[in-house]
Amino acid sequence: MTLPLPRARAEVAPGAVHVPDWLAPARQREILDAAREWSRPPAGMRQTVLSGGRKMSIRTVCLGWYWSPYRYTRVSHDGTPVKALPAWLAELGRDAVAVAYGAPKLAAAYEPDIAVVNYYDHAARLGMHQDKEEISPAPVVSLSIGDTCVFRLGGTENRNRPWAEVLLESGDLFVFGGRSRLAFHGVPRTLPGTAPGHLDLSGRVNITLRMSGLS
Ligand SMILES: O=C(O)CCC(=O)C(=O)O
Ligand SMILES: [Fe+2]
Repeated sequence: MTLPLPRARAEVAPGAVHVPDWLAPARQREILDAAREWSRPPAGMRQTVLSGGRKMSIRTVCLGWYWSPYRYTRVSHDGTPVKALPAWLAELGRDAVAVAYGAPKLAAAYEPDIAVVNYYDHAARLGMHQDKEEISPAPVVSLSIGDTCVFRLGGTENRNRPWAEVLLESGDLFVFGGRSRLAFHGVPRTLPGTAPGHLDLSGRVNITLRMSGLS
């Protein structure tokens, strides 16, 4: 019998930290249940249409502020107000920053007011991009639930090589801030069927928490 090798915490690039298995299975289920609620209309999940007319393959629901290419608004795609970001999720974001950076002051000041919840079916992918519609330089906190994915983290100049690739599994935390805050990143593929059975989920859910700096 071969046992899986323990996956270690790693700073993939300056300011970009991967913390494997951060969310306990019960916590993953709670977050997934919440995501299923958020995805319902009004202001529910949609496939974003990019400026060129192409539809993104991921499905997205936003909390706090609604993202559409390439700005944030308070109104969702169906004209209804974007759902509120619950206090427990912001608290989880503070815990995440504390764990990733070991910087209590930075963590205490972290008040995410945006959650972008993405759903990846087996064919979905996300091209290389920067998260740059936020004015605040505060880190982005990423939580993964369900199928494992290949997460690609490149440089800040362009979407090309060199890049690092990390497997994000269910329960993993990834935080990118500091010198990696504006790094290009994307998800070239997921690994279908790898979600833990207890989740009863086909596909992958990712939640990014962000501080907008908007008012
Ligand atoms: O799904 C992921 O791991 C990344 C999501 C992402 O980059 C985004 O929502 O902007
Ligand atoms: Fe992103």
